[in-house]
Amino acid sequence: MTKVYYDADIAVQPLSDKKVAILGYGSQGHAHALNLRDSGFDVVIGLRPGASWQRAEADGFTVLPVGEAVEAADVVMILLPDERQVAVYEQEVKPYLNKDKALAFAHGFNIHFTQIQPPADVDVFLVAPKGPGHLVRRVYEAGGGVPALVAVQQDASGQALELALAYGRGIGASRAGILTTTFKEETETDLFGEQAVLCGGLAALVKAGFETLLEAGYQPEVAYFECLHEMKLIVDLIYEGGLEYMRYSISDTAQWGDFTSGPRVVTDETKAEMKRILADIQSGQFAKGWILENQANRPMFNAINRNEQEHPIEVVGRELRAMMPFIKSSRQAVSSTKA
Ligand SMILES: NC(=O)C1=CN([C@@H]2O[C@H](COP(=O)(O)OP(=O)(O)OC[C@H]3O[C@@H](n4cnc5c(N)ncnc54)[C@H](OP(=O)(O)O)[C@@H]3O)[C@@H](O)[C@H]2O)C=CC1
Ligand SMILES: CC[C@](O)(C(C)=O)C(=O)O
Ligand SMILES: [Mg+2]
Ligand SMILES: [Mg+2]
Repeated sequence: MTKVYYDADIAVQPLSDKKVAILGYGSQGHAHALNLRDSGFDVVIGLRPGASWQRAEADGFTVLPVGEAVEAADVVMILLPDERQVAVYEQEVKPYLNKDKALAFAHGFNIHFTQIQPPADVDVFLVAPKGPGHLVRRVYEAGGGVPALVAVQQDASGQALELALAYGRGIGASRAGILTTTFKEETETDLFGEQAVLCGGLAALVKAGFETLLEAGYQPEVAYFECLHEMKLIVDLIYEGGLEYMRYSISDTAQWGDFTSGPRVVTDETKAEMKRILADIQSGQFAKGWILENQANRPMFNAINRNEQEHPIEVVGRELRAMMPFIKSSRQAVSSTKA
């Protein structure tokens, strides 16, 4: 089995006398900043004026324009949206980098696809939590951690891995476990996971099930509870004890349907498509499309997003969730870039 690093395996010292600039205060940014501070590290936030700036100040941080934060820090963690990182890096990060600084990422996209090419004398590493930022914070506050991958692209100091591990410990990741990887592996697997399984695959599955029930004349509220609401309750069991524990908890009737109908939904054809999606990621085809889409001001992204928000599952979902105030949403903490 590959080495998994836990708290006891990691020294905090490589980071303890350093200042960390967190660029961005969105999903990952607020979680890294708050967790690092609560773990005893020195954090400054780099931003442009706006909603995140106000939020970070309200949380008690010193907030500076990006260039000033980079200048003041030893470790610069870039937690801006992937598609905005290149412009900010060129204008506000690169001019202030020197050999005593380290540059860090939570996802390898811009390094792996060579959009950002840092000078050779800075450390470059990633600490990529395997979970959404709001959970990185919530789980840390509850005493746990979201696991993470770390990788080193450039080890100018000879200490880059130790620094990355100390950072991972600071955000709580080594409470759950940290694995080492490469920028290539993190980037390709993260993109594949979110597209084929966690986000793209899941959303398409939920909508297809909901639409099938609606088109057969069933009530939208019943279809919503069955295909979306209950998803979390089932996934919680899988998270806690794997497929085995989920199957232990559900009825034998459901388990028989799981065994016999699941492979009719996700077929050999689906797996062949997954392989094509992975090939597009590996070849850079997906990255090129996403970069060009942003250069064109996101015409397809915005059109699809508008249509998705009007889907009947979203309309009925909003009404039903309004009747369940115990479902806490951390949406107010989401970046204005996603509002
Ligand atoms: N979302 C997640 O859970 C995960 C994300 N990642 C990676 O983490 C990184 C950050 O993603 P995420 O947390 O989703 O990002 P968000 O969109 O949630 O947050 C982006 C932040 O960047 C700020 N920002 C945007 N543009 C600029 C700019 N030009 N100058 C200064 N600040 C700016 C925003 O502030 P403002 O309010 O001013 O817009 C906001 O605070 C990405 O590399 C992503 O791949 C990795 C693992 C999981
Ligand atoms: C699953 C989506 C993700 O990769 C994540 C939360 O880990 C992302 O880029 O947001
Ligand atoms: Mg991810
Ligand atoms: Mg991702």
